[in-house]
Amino acid sequence: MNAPLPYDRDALRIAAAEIIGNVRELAAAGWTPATSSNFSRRIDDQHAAITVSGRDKGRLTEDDIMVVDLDGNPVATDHRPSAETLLHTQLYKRFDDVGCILHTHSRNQTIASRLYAGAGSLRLEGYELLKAFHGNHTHETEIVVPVLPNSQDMHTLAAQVDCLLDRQPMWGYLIDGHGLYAWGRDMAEARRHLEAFEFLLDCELELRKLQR
Ligand SMILES: CSCCC(=O)C(=O)COP(=O)(O)O
Ligand SMILES: [Zn+2]
Repeated sequence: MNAPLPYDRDALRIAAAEIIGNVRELAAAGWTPATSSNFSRRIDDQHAAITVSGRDKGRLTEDDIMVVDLDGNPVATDHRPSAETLLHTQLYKRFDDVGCILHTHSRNQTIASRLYAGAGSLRLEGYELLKAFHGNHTHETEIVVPVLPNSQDMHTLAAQVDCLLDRQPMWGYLIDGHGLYAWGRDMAEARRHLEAFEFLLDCELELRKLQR
């Protein structure tokens, strides 16, 4: 007989369905080119469902979603989790109320990360859409989006993210030449934050062009 799973199988099924449906739409928008991007959903206080590394994110099936513990170790599977798993699990470990993390590689996210890498951050202010971020109730506010140097060493990146989180509350960050991480308390909130970042980055890039 198989050993009992340390997580609830139905919780995994529900999380996988949510990831598959939402990511299909993000991929159709062109935000996950060439197998890039990764996605996860907390399933309990010790486990998250996450995309298997290297899969085509526009055609995900249940076999492309696996379980990791909050140290990023695969649980009851031979699959290899996303190469960037540590950037997901560090948030689940640190914040009990983070329930979903979405990482995409859209053109706007990638171009903005290149343009603002030198400054180390990008300031978004005066936009009505800032109210899309949890806790914001007015356009008369600002959000600073940090831009981290890219690295293939996830421990290095995770340590930099931890330093930022010690200093400021945030719902996302850019990685230079790479893409955007955004998160929320559930899928709907993470997706709202991701779409708000994408829209606001698009506005900032367009304004730069018009002001040249
Ligand atoms: C071909 S994209 C390079 C890796 C990456 O940045 C990414 O988001 C996807 O990696 P994963 O291991 O999660 O498939
Ligand atoms: Zn990536």
